[in-house]
Amino acid sequence: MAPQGSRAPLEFGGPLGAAALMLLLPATMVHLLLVARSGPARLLGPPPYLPGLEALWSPRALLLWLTWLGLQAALYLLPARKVAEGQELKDKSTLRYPINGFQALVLTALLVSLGVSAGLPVGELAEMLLPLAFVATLTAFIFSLLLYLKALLAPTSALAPGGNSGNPIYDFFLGRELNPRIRSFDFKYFCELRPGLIGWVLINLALLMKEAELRGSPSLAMWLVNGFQLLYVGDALWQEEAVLTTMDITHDGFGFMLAFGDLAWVPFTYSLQAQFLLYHPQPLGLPMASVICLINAFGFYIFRGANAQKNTFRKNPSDPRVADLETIPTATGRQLLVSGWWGMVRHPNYLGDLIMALAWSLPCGMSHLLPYFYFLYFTVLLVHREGRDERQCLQKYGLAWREYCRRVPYRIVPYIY
Ligand SMILES: NC(=O)C1=CN([C@@H]2O[C@H](COP(=O)(O)OP(=O)(O)OC[C@H]3O[C@@H](n4cnc5c(N)ncnc54)[C@H](OP(=O)(O)O)[C@@H]3O)[C@@H](O)[C@H]2O)C=CC1
Ligand SMILES: CC(C)CCC[C@@H](C)[C@H]1CC=C2C3=C(CC[C@@]21C)[C@@]1(C)CC[C@H](O)C(C)(C)[C@@H]1CC3
Repeated sequence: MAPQGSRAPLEFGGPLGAAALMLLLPATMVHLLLVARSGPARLLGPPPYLPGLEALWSPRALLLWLTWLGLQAALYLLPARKVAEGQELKDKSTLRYPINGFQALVLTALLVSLGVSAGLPVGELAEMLLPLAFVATLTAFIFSLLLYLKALLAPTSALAPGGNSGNPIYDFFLGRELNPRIRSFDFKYFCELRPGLIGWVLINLALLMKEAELRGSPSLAMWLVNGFQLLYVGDALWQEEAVLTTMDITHDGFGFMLAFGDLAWVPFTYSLQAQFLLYHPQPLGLPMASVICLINAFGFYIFRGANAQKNTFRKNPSDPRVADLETIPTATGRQLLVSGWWGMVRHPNYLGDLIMALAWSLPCGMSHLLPYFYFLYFTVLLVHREGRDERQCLQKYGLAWREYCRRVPYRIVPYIY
């Protein structure tokens, strides 16, 4: 049984680390937004200027942001093609989740297309990124505060394994309640996949349209970045049910880390390559573009194959697609895959994700480090996440996990790490 509440070991450097991250993450996001549009685009230099409140605050941006959240919430509430059951909770109950994320993406695309044909200046979004990121951060702070207060009324069985240390800063950052809901509206599940992810591809599209406006047509590099990231987001929403087995949904509470990550960090920093390309056009020939497409396809193949194999196996170990794979039994009654993708390294899905991250930066050329920020940040995030998952699995599976580590010694990259 995993240690709970104040007995759970503190992560992210404890309260001090949590406080530092709450300041550093929004500051980094603003830095990236400013640097992407500056001439030298130096990731490691100082920001070109320090924005005043007038550059950050815009009632128009607030209205736009709230409309966006409202639209995505309305799409979430539409009838779903399927309702899925989440993992079993501490009190042995399960929650139900609507599977209509892809439908939300398609309906948003239809609405945006209608808007564009009616003359809606979507490209203008490109100039509003700073105030939009600011209001998204503000909403994440307010939202996390409300979630923290809501958790005070929640029963102990509804609390997350971490995030209940008793230190308010740490708990505010990590999140106290595992699945905060009002009726059937699940806030964490909604935020993880809808406003931020769909917002990310909409921002990319706005940057592409702005480029077309400025230079006559979008560049090949911009097409590639848009195409790759649309594939990633479309896939996440198509495979929406798979998110129910991720650490974020099954283990982490919903606090500032995920609220800010989902609502602000994902749309405004994950679109960094497209932002960079708008202000720093890069020549890209067809042969190089083809190589980059192959790298992305290779990464996607590993990412999708590994995630699909684990999800199929977790849903039904006798499914003919996974029934022949070798497994290790554990004391919990669950098994661990030890052949197929999960016999190659202990986190093949991270490997595929990292290869794709590299493919998203390559269209931006080699002249700047800035477009490689995502790849660098993502490597740190996944190495840290892998460590967290490893500790959780050791607690869950004990000796069986040790045996798995002996049989599959590499964590993410075969023969390297
Ligand atoms: N773009 C982004 O910013 C981010 C993307 N991601 C992506 O999200 C996806 C999900 O990541 P995440 O939730 O971290 O981790 P995983 O999907 O890898 O899930 C880890 C869990 O899988 C189960 N597991 C581990 N090894 C085995 C095995 N050998 N056989 C069967 N089950 C096993 C364990 O849970 P159990 O046994 O309880 O089922 C473990 O806790 C990944 O593809 C990752 O790349 C993640 C973070 C950020
Ligand atoms: C702000 C901090 C630096 C940390 C925030 C981390 C979050 C941005 C990420 C934590 C796990 C995520 C996942 C995805 C997006 C980023 C966050 C929220 C994911 C939805 C991306 C699409 C994938 O296909 C996925 C597997 C569904 C991802 C699940 C985890």
